[in-house]
Amino acid sequence: KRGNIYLSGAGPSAWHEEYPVAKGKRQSPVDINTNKTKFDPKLAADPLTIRFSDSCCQSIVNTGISFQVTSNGAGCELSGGPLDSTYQFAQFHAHWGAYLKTTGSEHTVDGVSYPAELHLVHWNTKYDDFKDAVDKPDGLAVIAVFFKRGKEHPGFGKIQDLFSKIPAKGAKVNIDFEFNPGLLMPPDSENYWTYLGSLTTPPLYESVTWIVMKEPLEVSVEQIAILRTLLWETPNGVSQMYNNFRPPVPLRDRVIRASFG
Ligand SMILES: NS(=O)(=O)c1c(F)cccc1F
Ligand SMILES: [Zn+2]
Repeated sequence: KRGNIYLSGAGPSAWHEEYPVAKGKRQSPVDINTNKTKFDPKLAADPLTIRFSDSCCQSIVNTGISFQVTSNGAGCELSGGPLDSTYQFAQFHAHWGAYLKTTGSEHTVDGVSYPAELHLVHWNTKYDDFKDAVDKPDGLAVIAVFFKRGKEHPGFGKIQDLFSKIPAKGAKVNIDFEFNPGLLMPPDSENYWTYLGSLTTPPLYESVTWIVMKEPLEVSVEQIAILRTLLWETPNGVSQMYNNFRPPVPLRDRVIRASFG
């Protein structure tokens, strides 16, 4: 029971007991109320530069709360838009819901959830490495991409084909084929929302500049279901992994900026 942060005790609503920052001023995820976002022409004037390479994904691991494709970041950098520095790609993972449920994403848009949400995690190269950056106010930049049900996404399918090789927490396999995470960007990645927030799992460090893509990525209903074939530990033993998302928390004194009008 202890091991699973979503299922032990009261789950996310109890995280503040061990991590008081859970009730902090710049927590994530949040609901994106599109009536209250503010277009910032500076974001449009200095477009986000997202660079990925074919050789940047080394391995995939079952972290016990998601899958994680890990990178050495070679040739994979993020800059521009809201960022004052160059950030290097470190890993991507996802969060998703349960069968026949509409929840699953962490961020919501006008109160609406998507079935899943992908996070591409980058760290600020002004720091020595990810570990040094992870708890600094400008330490991380995470690109969030919503998944919606639609046509199959063969690229993501190649990553999902590896899930059967990482059945338990800590299991890890090398990725011996080329996979460019740029495949996971929506067709239009110009339009995004950005705000200052946090990690969405403990330790919930308030270190993330969030860049939430407005356009979702289409994956098939079967691919959403395959996410749940990953396994994790629960109070009743090992079972399928799902509902590994933190629901939105109060925006407090923040404005979410939009790169589009
Ligand atoms: N989910 S998230 O993207 O905010 C995230 C990270 F980027 C890194 C570590 C923990 C974590 F929760
Ligand atoms: Zn995440």
